[in-house]
Amino acid sequence: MARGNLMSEILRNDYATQADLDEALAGFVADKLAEAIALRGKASMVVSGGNTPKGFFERLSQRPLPWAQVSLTLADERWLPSSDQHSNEAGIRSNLLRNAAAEAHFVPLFDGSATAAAAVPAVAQRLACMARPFDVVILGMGIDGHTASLFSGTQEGLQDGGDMLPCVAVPAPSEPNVPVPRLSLTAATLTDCRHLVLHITGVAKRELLQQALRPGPVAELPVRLALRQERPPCRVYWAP
Ligand SMILES: O=C(O)[C@H](O)[C@@H](O)[C@H](O)[C@H](O)COP(=O)(O)O
Repeated sequence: MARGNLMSEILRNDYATQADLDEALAGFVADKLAEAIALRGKASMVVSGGNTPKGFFERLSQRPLPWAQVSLTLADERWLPSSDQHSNEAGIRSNLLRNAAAEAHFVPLFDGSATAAAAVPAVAQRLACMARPFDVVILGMGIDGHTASLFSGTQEGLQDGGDMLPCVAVPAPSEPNVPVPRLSLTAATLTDCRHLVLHITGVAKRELLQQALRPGPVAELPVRLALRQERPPCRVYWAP
């Protein structure tokens, strides 16, 4: 059962189990996509990689929506082919782009370029085909406070700037993150949306969330880029 209450500038939705969270988040996202299609004839969505969203993806993939009108991409990609077990695209293909959602239009970030940096202009062009603002953006958070592939200790991708490209190449982070170079949407791109969700699980991430809600630089805990959004406010979905 959700306990949705306003805390600070974020909207918190805490659940007793991950299954409850996955079901509720699938319902929320499906409603927002359906609303966008009803109003504008199409919907756009950005989803995250990692392990946390897998159950939610599975439930969302079964929602009966006009999926052919939905375009979706990733918040970030590890620079690996989709045949690699650590590829975020692989996770999307096996957990989300199936069942009813198999008809969705997926815009991949990885394109086989030798480096993520070399791919940035082409990825920027492909992303331009997606309706903006995105209807829904769902972010995760690493236990070091990163989100998408925007890690602490770097300003790149975190600064605003009218002429910036929508994505950046990111050097390989250190373990426990998968230590391969990345391509990430920038903070300005990720927050150009109608609905913004932070999806996290576990007690350690809840404690880190409390820390990130305190004043401090975004470059120290990049997840703050989401938590400090007022338009739209960030909806945090959490379960133990
Ligand atoms: O490619 C990635 O690593 C992500 O998109 C990243 O931002 C992820 O959301 C967090 O690292 C949480 O990952 P887990 O869900 O696996 O904890």
